[in-house]
Amino acid sequence: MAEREKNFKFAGIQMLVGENKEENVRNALKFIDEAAKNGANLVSLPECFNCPYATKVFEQYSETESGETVKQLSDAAKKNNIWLIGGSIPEKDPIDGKIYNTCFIFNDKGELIKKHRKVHLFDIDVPNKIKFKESETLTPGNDFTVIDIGYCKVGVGICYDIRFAELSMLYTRMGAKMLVFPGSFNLVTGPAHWELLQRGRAVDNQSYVAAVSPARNPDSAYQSWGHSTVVDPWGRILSKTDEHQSIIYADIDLNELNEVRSSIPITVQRRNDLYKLEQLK
Ligand SMILES: NC(=O)CC(=O)C(=O)O
Repeated sequence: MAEREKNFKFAGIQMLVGENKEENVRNALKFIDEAAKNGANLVSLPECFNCPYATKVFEQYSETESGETVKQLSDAAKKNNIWLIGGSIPEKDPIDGKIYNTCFIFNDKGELIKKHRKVHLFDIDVPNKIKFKESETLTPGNDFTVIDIGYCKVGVGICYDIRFAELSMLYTRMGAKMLVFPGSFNLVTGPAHWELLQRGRAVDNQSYVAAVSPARNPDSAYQSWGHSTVVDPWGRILSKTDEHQSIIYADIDLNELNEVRSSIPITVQRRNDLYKLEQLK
């Protein structure tokens, strides 16, 4: 009989983000402490948790990897003995001077083990509804991000990255059993696609999927959809909230995932003689 896997608890922090960076970081730290007290082993913050989601302010709010926000997150992970997916912040690269939408990831000792720079920039124009062009001020990253948290491997993408099925498939191919997307959909794309994409990625990959949004801030120019969610490998919603500030929790049951993967064995039924997903780097 296969050995039973150890399960763990995930927490997604749907926090309010305003214009004051220090206040945003303080708010994040308070919620991280609360999630850890409630038994979370893996905690994720939302996309752009320390600054408004607006291309024209990214440079002004940006920090390097040795900045104060990264330091505070590292201390919080260490103090609370948790793995921390640090949502995202505008990161300035001290060498090329460019700004990236970056998620810093820490282990339970507070060590920065990886950073994910958003690979697919959110450049869209839905006529008369919403226009957004991250590439006005941001540069895309070029790396895949799969980390091993001890319980299982976790793939990390940022928001728009969830729309590209190939990325999640590659992460699954790299061994991920959970996909985490700090994200900030809006009032146009949120109701239409937020949940659908998460359930789609979960069923495609027979994987847990979590998407963690900022809470909706009525004073903000960009209105976040909120509705942070965790979906299981069968496509069921395990946890979901509304647009307000809160923490969502989910027990990640890897034995259940293994059962889904062995009962509908799509992984070994692929027709690689007819089509192939190719990793180019
Ligand atoms: N904000 C994003 O990156 C993506 C988004 O809002 C969408 O895909 O819709």
